[in-house]
Amino acid sequence: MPKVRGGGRFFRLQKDAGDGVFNPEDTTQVRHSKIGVWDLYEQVESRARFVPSSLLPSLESYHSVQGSLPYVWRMLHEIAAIRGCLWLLAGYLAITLTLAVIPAIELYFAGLLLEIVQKALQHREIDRNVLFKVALSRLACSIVSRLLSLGSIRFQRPLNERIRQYYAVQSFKARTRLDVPTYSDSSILRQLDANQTGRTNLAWNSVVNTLDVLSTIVELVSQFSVLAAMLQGQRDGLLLASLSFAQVLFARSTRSRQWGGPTGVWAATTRNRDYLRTMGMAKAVHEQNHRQEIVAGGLTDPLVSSYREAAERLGEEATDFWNTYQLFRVTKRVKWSQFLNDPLEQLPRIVFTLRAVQYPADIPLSLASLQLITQTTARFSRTLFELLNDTNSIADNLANVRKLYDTFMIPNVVEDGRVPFPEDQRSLDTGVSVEFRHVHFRYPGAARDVLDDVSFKIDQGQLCVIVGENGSGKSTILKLIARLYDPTSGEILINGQDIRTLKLADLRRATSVLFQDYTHFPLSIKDNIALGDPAAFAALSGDQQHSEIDVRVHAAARLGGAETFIERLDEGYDTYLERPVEDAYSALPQGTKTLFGRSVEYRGLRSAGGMTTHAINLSGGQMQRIALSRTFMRDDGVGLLCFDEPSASLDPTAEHGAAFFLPELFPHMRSLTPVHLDLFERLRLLRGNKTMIFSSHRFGNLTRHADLILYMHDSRILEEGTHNELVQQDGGYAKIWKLQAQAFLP
Ligand SMILES: Nc1ncnc2c1ncn2[C@@H]1O[C@H](COP(=O)(O)OP(=O)(O)OP(=O)(O)O)[C@@H](O)[C@H]1O
Repeated sequence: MPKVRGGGRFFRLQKDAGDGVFNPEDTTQVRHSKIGVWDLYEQVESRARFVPSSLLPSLESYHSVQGSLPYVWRMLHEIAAIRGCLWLLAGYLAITLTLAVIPAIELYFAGLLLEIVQKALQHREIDRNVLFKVALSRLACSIVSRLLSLGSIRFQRPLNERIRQYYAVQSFKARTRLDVPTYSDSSILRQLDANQTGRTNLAWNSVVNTLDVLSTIVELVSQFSVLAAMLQGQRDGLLLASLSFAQVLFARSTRSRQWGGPTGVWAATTRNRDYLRTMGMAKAVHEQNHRQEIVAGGLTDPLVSSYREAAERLGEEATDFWNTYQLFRVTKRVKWSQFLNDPLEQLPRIVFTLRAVQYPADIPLSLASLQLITQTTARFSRTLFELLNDTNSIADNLANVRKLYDTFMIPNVVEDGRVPFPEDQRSLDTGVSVEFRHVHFRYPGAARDVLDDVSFKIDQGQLCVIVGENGSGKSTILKLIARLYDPTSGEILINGQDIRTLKLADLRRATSVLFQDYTHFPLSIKDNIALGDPAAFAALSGDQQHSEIDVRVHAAARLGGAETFIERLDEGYDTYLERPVEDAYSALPQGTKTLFGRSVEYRGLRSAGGMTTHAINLSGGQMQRIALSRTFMRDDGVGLLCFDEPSASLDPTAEHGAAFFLPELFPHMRSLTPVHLDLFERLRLLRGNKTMIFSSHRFGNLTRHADLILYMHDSRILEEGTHNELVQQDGGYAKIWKLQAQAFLP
């Protein structure tokens, strides 16, 4: 039977272990409970020795609100700086606060009205003039309140929109600026995702929440003033007000907490094999990329039967953590104290009756006043407790602002340098030099080094080819040169300067890298190619035609060998490789063939709207040619070009096929007439005098032209030199070269 911590009792809070190090094995620091298929680990708190557990959430809430306030302040500042938002915010605030005072005014008039009634009953006469004024004022209150509520909506809508837009851009930026190691950290991803899901307008919600708190406080203060005025001069008034207050307090304390995840520092995991397996199967079925294997492998039936069996074994316990926690934390105990609520509510009346009996000649308080005092006190205390009760959600909401701002400030693992690179932009035309000195590297979280004491030097303008078996570390070298990661130890020098000191933006501008594990963006083919030159991409906009950039994109596609197949696509360069937005369709029940006598047919709608139902499927080689075209987008301002297996998935015709050289793309080659060139020749032409580094499995065309070949094996560079030198050495390189050459012999 699953266990869960019971609420309401006192539990002992341990002292810190002393050394301040959190040790998950130490049971004095961690409390473990099993909830369904989940294991919950809670860090034992050390704030106080004995704190009632029912008070802990509130304490934490206050603590959290306090910590979030600077962020909320910063948010309000930023919102006020958004165009037009300051006035909208001021108007919204004024309306909200005015609305908060109205209940107290209404209460005041209700008191006056009761007084009139009381006098009328006692003296059988009525001041019609006063009665009329009071009734009219009461009506005016209702009308003003209604009008203000309508006015409030007029302010809300544009405020909400502008704030949403502002923070959408901020959140996009926060994610985009992260580097590779930071973005591979699962805890960072969790942090980013937590801010995304279900919180479309977190900042706006927080503004509303903050103003709600403010207006509740104003409401309380104004109501309290009316109440205090009412109690003045009323004998026993204070006693009865206190009794009413005590009743609401009692009712609140006996109510069970509605929502609650565990509080404090906690983490939950599951090791239940069946649960993991069902979740894995559900994910595999859900994601499109597994469909081919599922269908071709005949996996449908086995998947369904395995899923069903596992789900039956798991029973109702198998839900996500939040559901499970909710399910098990519902306390089954009956709170007997709840039965006392109703009699307590009557207590003020009972006391009033007793006092009336005690002093029959001099009833301290009229019945009307009793009613007004108890009602007002109840209303006041409810507003007060709502505010207190809401602290959890307020704390959550404000903490979200903090989390949002935290994501804007996640530090990157790869720190930016300060030195501009290169000092003289023209020097890039002759390439850059790259030197590794005793570089060791291990991927974050990996168990072993993938580069082990790697040293080499590529001079300016050289063509270097790194060869070696799969997994020997070739791509890793290119990733370090692009500074996606920093070496674990050792140094990388670019033009003799430590790579860590160079401004990252400059370094990236001066380098062009085609990764083996390149990806395509869910954007148009034109955008995908234009991304090779970030400035060109930024100049493109959704609708406009940019003839100059278009010409460059087409030229790059031609050099990358992609032009022919792109032009054959229906939408050519505007084709989306993956459509990022799903089309929407009317949600008619499955199988609906007719609707009000008309046949239900989507084909006409789809062709009218130019919608397709199938994804564009390009071959791996075609995809790579688009990626290659991307690298042809840029020539000026680049001093180093890196290609990770550029021909790995290109068919021979692509690699050796014909393509026209375009003088408009490469001004430094304008003197040449258009010729037929194969891929490597195109790349070499693109290079001019720039430094070029290839990683490749293939020996031959490329290695023979290389100024430097680095032969890698098992994370180390074993041999280096030119093709002829390495063949003469007759080592590992020569052996593989001979093997590959044999394959082509008749
Ligand atoms: N992001 C990563 N995290 C952890 N390990 C990685 C990561 N990327 C690569 N590795 C590991 O680093 C080692 C070297 O990989 P690398 O990609 O540099 O090899 P390679 O020589 O380029 O191989 P290939 O010829 O197959 O492209 C491999 O063992 C690989 O599993």
